Amino acid sequence: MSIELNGVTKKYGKEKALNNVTLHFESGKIYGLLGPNGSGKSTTLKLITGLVYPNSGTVSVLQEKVTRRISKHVAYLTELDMFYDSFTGGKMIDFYDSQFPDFDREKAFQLLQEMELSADKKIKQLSKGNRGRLKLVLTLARDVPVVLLDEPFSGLDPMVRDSIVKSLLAYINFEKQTVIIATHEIDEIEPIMDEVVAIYNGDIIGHKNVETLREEQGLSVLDWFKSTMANKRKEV
Ligand SMILES: Nc1ncnc2c1ncn2[C@@H]1O[C@H](COP(=O)(O)OP(=O)(O)OP(=O)(O)O)[C@@H](O)[C@H]1O
Repeated sequence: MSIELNGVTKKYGKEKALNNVTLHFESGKIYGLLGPNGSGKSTTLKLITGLVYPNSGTVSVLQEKVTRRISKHVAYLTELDMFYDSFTGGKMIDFYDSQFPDFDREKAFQLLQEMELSADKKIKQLSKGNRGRLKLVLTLARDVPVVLLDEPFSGLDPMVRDSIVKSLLAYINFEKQTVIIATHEIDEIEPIMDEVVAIYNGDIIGHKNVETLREEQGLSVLDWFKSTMANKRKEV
């Protein structure tokens, strides 16, 4: 297993964001972490990157408990902007190159070109879609075993979403990397997910292999997710 959460509870003050969650992620797979707003998706990713720590339970990456040391091997695309406005795309690449020993500069410029981004344009002049693309360039250019993408499609138009999905498939190393995509927009990642995890109110309410779901139950991820959510809401 490349990532393991065992009995993890995370609270912010009195509020529980994750409730005794056990989840294992294998290497070489793309996982969709799906759930409505506030369900605990970002918290799960932050625990894996060591940005927050559990109140109880353990989180490990590559068999090592998550600390600053192991989190160096995790590339994390946050929902927030990760740029300096006065930098150009090229300068951001230089900056990442100086910060991360695993950063592949050549790959970054290749991705930049593929996403039709200019290396010379200042970040503040970029459209929201192009900022989103640049975030992905910087994240995917890292040669790391774990890649976490938090809402990589938010605010982007369908064409950009499509190009992002294509570059994900082209640039992920399926031999070595584990990818987790947290999103509430299922359509986009439906074709590329190997496994899907549904989360609601801090609880894991379902975890399925996507192929099995399609072959044995004849369900799309979207159908499965909707019925899993509906059943859960009935219980509450
Ligand atoms: N820093 C924080 N302080 C207090 N409460 C927080 C904090 N971060 C998250 N929460 C709460 O924890 C719960 C889970 O939030 P989280 O951001 O993990 O959900 P999410 O599924 O990523 O949601 P979204 O899709 O809106 O980003 C929510 O109830 C949220 O309000």
